[in-house]
Amino acid sequence: MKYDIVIIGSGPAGHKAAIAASKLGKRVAIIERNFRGMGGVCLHKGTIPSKTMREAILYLTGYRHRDVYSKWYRRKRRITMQDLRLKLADVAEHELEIIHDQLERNGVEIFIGEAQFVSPHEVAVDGETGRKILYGDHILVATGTKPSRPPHIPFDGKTIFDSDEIIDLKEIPRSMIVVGGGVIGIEYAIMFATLGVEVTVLDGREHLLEFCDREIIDALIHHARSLGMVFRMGEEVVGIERFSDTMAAVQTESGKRLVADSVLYTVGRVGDADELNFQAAGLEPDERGRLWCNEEHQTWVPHIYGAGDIVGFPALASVSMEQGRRVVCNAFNEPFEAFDLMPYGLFTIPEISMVGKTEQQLTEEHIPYEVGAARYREIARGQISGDRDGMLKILFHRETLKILGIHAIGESATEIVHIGQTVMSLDGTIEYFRNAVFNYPTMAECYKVAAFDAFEKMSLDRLFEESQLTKANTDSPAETEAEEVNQAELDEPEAVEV
Ligand SMILES: Cc1cc2nc3c(=O)[nH]c(=O)nc-3n(C[C@H](O)[C@H](O)[C@H](O)COP(=O)(O)OP(=O)(O)OC[C@H]3O[C@@H](n4cnc5c(N)ncnc54)[C@H](O)[C@@H]3O)c2cc1C
Ligand SMILES: NC(=O)c1ccc[n+]([C@@H]2O[C@H](COP(=O)([O-])OP(=O)(O)OC[C@H]3O[C@@H](n4cnc5c(N)ncnc54)[C@H](O)[C@@H]3O)[C@@H](O)[C@H]2O)c1
Repeated sequence: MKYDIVIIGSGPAGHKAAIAASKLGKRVAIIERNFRGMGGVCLHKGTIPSKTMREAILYLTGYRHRDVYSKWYRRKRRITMQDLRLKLADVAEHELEIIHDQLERNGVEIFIGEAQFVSPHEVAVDGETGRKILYGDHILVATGTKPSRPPHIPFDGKTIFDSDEIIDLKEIPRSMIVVGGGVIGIEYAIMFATLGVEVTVLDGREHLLEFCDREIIDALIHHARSLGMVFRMGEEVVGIERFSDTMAAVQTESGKRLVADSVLYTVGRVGDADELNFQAAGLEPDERGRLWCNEEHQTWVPHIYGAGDIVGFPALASVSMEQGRRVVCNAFNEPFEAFDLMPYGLFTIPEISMVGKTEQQLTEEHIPYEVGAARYREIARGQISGDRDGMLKILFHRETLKILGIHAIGESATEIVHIGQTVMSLDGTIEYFRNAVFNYPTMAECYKVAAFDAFEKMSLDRLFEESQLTKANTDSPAETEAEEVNQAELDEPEAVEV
C-alpha cells in the first residue's frame, strides 16, 4: 500500500500531522499499537490523565474554597483512587472518540498494530489481521516516550511505580517518596500532598525546576511545605528496596535511608524506539532512545521526519502538535509560519506558567529590566476564586519598555499567561497593559495592576535619575571652580581701611 505520508504514533504530533496532511489532499496512513491507545501517552498516561486527576482532587477536596468554608466542606470525606479515576475514564472516552472521528472524517487510514521499519521507505504493521507493509514517500516517527525504568529499581506497580502506573494504583497511600523532582514528579507530589498524603521529594539537583523564575518556585515550595511536603535536594537515589510487602526503603548516595509505603520513581523519560528497528531505515537512536532531527524535523534520512517527544526537548503536548504540522508543511513544500515564543504550564497546585525570560536569565545577560507585579489578593477575582496567594510578574526592558517575560503562579495562571504571550509576540510594551481595558472582575486585571506597579517603579527610578542629574549639575567643574573662588574671597582677610 502506497501513501504520501506514513505516520507512526497517534499522540499529539502524529494526530495533528495526519490531519494537516489530509487537508492538503494527501494520502495518509497512521499507525497506533492498539485502538484504545489512540491519542498517545498524552491522552492515556500523561497530560490528560494527570490534569484530570488534578481537577478531581481540587473538586473533591474543596481546595479552591477551603479558606472560606474550611476543611469540613470537603465534598467527600474519604477520597479513593476510584473517585479520581471516575472523571478520567469519562474524559479519555470522549477525547478518544473525537480523535478517531476526526481522523476518519479526514480520510486518514488507521492501522492498528506494532510498527517496524523494513526499509527506509517501508513500515510493517503487525496487527490482529497479520502483517501489512506500508510504503511512504515520507515517513513521520512520532512514537513519543516511556518512563525511564533502570533495571536496579524493583518496580511492582503497587509500592514502587512509575508515572504511567500511578493512575492505576488501587489505594491512595499514606506516605509517598517521589524520586525525581522534575515536572512530572512535582505535579504528582503536590496532588497527593493535597489529598493529605505525607510526601517527600528527592532530587539530585540543588534547585527545583531550574528553568522557572526563582521567586515563583520559592512561592510554590512555600505552599508545598504548608501541605507538609518535605524536599531533600542534592540527593542522588542509588537504590530502592521493598520490604514487609507494603513498604519501601529508598537509599541515597549520601547514605540516607527514607521509608514510606509508596515510591513514585520519575527521573525522566526515554524514547519509545525499541520496537521500531531503526537500523532498517538507516537511523540510530541516541542513548536515551531519542531520534536526532534538524530544525525542519528531518532526520539523517531526508524523507524520514521526527516530531514530538521522541526528538527530545521540550517534550510538551502543545509543542508536539506544532511540530507535527511543521513536518507536513516541510514535506509537501507548504509555507510554515509560527511564533517562536513557547509558554510553559506546570499544573502544580497552585499552577505555574511562564513565557519569555526569567529574572535570572536577564540578569546573566546584563539586560536592563524592571518588574511590574500584581498579587492576587489585590484582585477582586482572586478573592472570588479563593486564591489570595497567587501573583503575576511582567518583566520588561527599562528603556524600550518591551515585554521580556511573564511569570504567574496561582489560579488560572496557565490561561492568563497567553495574554502576555500575545502582546510579546506582537512586540508590545508594558504601556499596552496600562492602557487596555479588561473585563472585570477577571484575573486578566493582574496585567493592569502589574503595569501600574511597573510605572510606579519607573517613576521612582526617574526621581532617582533626576536627583542624580541635579547633583551632577551642582557638582559640575565650572561651578566648583566658581565656588572655590567665592570661598577664597570669603577666606581673604578683610581689608582694613587705614
Ligand atoms: C505525566 C505526564 C504529564 C504531562 N503533562 C503535560 C502537560 O500538562 N502539558 C504538556 O504540554 N505536556 C505534558 N506532558 C507531555 C506530553 O504528554 C507529551 O509531550 C506528548 O504526549 C508527546 O506527544 P507525541 O505525539 O510525541 O507522542 P505520545 O503522546 O507519546 O504518543 C506516541 C504514540 O506512539 C505509539 N507508538 C510508539 N511506538 C509505536 C510503534 N512501534 N508502533 C505503533 N505505535 C507506536 C504509542 O503507543 C503512543 O500512543 C506530560 C507527560 C506526562 C508523562
Ligand atoms: N505541565 C507540563 O508541561 C508537563 C508535565 C509533565 C511532564 N512534562 C514533560 O515531561 C518531560 C519529562 O518529565 P520528568 O519529570 O520525567 O523528567 P525531568 O527530566 O524533567 O526530571 C527528572 C528529575 O529527576 C532527577 N533525577 C534523575 N535521576 C535521579 C536520581 N537517581 N536521584 C534523584 N533524582 C534524580 C533529575 O535531577 C530531574 O530533576 C518533561 O521534560 C516535560 O516537558 C510536561
